[in-house]
Amino acid sequence: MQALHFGAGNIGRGFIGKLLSDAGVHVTFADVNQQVIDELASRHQYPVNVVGEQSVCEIVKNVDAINSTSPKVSDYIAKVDLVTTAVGPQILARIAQSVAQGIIARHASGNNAPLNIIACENMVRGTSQFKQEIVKYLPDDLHQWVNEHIGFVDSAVDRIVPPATSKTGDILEVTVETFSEWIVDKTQFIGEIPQIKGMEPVDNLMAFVERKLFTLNTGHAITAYLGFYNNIATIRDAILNDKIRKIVRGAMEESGQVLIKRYHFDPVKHQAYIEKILSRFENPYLHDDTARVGRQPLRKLGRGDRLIKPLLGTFEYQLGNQNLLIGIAAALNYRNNDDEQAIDLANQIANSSLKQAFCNISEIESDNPVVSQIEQLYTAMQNHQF
Ligand SMILES: NC(=O)C1=CN([C@@H]2O[C@H](COP(=O)(O)OP(=O)(O)OC[C@H]3O[C@@H](n4cnc5c(N)ncnc54)[C@H](O)[C@@H]3O)[C@@H](O)[C@H]2O)C=CC1
Ligand SMILES: O=P(O)(O)OC[C@H]1O[C@](O)(CO)[C@@H](O)[C@@H]1O
Repeated sequence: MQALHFGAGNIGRGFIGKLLSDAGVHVTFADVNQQVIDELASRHQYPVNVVGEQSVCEIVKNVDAINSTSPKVSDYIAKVDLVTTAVGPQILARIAQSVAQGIIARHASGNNAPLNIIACENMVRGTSQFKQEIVKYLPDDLHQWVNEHIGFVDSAVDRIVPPATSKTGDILEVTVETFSEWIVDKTQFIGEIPQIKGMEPVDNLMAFVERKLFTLNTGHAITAYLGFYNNIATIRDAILNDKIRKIVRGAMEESGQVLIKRYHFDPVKHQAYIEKILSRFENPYLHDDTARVGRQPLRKLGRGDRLIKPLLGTFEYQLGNQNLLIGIAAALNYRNNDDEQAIDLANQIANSSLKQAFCNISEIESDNPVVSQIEQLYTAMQNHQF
């Protein structure tokens, strides 16, 4: 079995590429980082440090790499069985055209074998969104063939893989936590579902996607923003701060109450899931910057993302949300001149008002009572009175 994987970054090398390769799939990475491509293409292997109580270094072998802007991408898509991505949500639209060209080439070559495409990004039904972008570049008369031969499979990916500096200077080396969860929607595959250890096909994907995004990512983002606000550089140090930990746990519990109502999760098991996440944030073997986890605050303050979507759920079920509001205020306070979206956020607030900027970004109506609560929390933080 052969796969083309877009994005030879942390998740690409440390999670998806590794799982595929461990399962005997030949993986070719497509990336734009020429240095990484050249190293992968000449060595055909790279080390992954799996760190926890018992750390091991595993070598991922028999891989290859190409530049994702090269015409070779079409040749690969014409022949592989699987296309996966871990490039970041904002990049999917940029690679859609070359994936579409590959699909056109596959059809033209008479390859009617099933192809499944799985976007592995922190997004709700990211592959379905990717499909909308790809379809824009396909001629109408190919749509039916695509629906019959190409599976667009949504997924949820959970493994913390921060960028790590190698002691030996190896740019391919990646360090990952022991935990990993890759959930895919079994109803969307075309042909047989590939047997990949660590990839779990389910028929209720949304429950898993929301459980992950609105627990781990909600808690992670709030840890990052409160950590950054308190001049704490790493997620571990931030979550070891009692005040931050209480708010983060509280926010995950508030979001959890929504998930329990919506998906009928067992409350005891869900609490254990939250506690496990807190212990993952504390992992002493991972160095994870609050700035990495807080990156792109405008995306994270979007209506469907990890901060606002759980808040909307608390309105729906009339549940408490005080800790989520603190987390949102901390996100609005995120000031980092190395992050374009943080600069944009600060400019939006400066050029209008906190209230107007927040309502524009989150799409929450300005007369919603939480808006003034968020404004008060934001002001208290701005005045260092929080
Ligand atoms: N790092 C983590 O712990 C986790 C990340 N994710 C998600 O996985 C995705 C990737 O995240 P990371 O691996 O952390 O990011 P990363 O920045 O380490 O990797 C992204 C890779 O995509 C490449 N890329 C950029 N533009 C490209 C293009 N046009 N064509 C091909 N490759 C391109 C970059 O050069 C880079 O190698 C994101 O959606 C993230 O939200 C999900 C779970 C965990
Ligand atoms: O990758 P994003 O969406 O910017 O957010 C960072 C988040 O992704 C992860 O890297 C993996 O889920 C988390 O560590 C963190 O919550």
